[in-house]
Amino acid sequence: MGDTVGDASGDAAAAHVPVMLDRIVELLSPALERPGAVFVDGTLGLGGHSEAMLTAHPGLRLVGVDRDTTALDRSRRRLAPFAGRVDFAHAEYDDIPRVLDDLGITEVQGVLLDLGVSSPQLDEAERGFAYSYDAPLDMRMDRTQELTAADVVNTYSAAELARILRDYGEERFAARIAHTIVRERIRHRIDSTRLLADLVRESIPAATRRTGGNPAKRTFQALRIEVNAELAILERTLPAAIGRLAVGGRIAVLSYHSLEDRLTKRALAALATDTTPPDLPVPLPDAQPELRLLTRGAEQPSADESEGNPRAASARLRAAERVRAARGRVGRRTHP
Ligand SMILES: C[S@@+](CC[C@H](N)C(=O)[O-])C[C@H]1O[C@@H](n2cnc3c(N)ncnc32)[C@H](O)[C@@H]1O
Repeated sequence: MGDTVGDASGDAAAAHVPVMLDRIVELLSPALERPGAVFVDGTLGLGGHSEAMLTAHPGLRLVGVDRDTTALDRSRRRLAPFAGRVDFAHAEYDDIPRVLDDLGITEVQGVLLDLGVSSPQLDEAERGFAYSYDAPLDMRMDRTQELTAADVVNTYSAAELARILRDYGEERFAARIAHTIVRERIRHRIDSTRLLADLVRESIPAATRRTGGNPAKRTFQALRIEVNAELAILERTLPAAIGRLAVGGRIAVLSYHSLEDRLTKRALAALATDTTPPDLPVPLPDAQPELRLLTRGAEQPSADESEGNPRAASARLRAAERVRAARGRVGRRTHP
């Protein structure tokens, strides 16, 4: 699990340090150096990875997507020197196909998904992601969305809360925490990060409290995933984004907890496998792998990087290249 989720210990003014930057540039560059290449950054954030790609590839066009309008405003300023080559979109990353359609782009040479929260989202107290600040319990990456963490905590049933804490936080004491929340909210609405963190602490056996970092870490991660529907959206996004990769195009995905990494691993593996039924004597052309995996297992940041940027420590990187047209499109033209 991401061991820095909800930890607001960083400098509030600090920029987001792009994770595994050199390796991602190296992995995507063979596809992005082609003339007329288009790169989709589905998690633009502060534009750190995108800035490096635009700098490395002077002909590259970027489509930068983020659900957070504050992040988009910041990356717009940062990427101003590349203005003629960049389009910005306020959208969820599962909307990448629609964003590309709107721009008249059929296929792209690169996609990056750097999942999770950005440093400003964590460090700015009022965003309500961090257990170490006292702030409104918000956690929306997209502040135009209605559902907040306070809504989840104050309206979901004990069973739903326990399921979320277990499934998304891998929290051992999910039922106890859910019970404490439901008991407490009868008396008053739970609407601050501090109050929630205190309730979690109170629900956990004293012996456990003394080990393993802040006991609220898993609860905060779970709520963040629920509020932002992170796993459901990611599951839809991977095939949709990969579907727009040109042959030779590459995708890289950076995950920060095991749930995201598992989804990514499965989605890439499913398309990197020959699905010819084992009882057939010859491989079916339409069942041949669409993708070639570029990473052996999940790659991790170096010890130096993790030491210099603790938020990188839990990162897992997977990448793949499209080696043939999408199944079902084999033998057909991919352009109209
Ligand atoms: C870890 S940050 C990306 C940082 C970026 N790579 C950089 O170098 O500055 C993740 C970003 O993805 C955005 N994000 C998370 N889930 C999203 C989704 N479903 N759709 C679009 N953007 C999303 C967040 O708002 C955040 O700005």
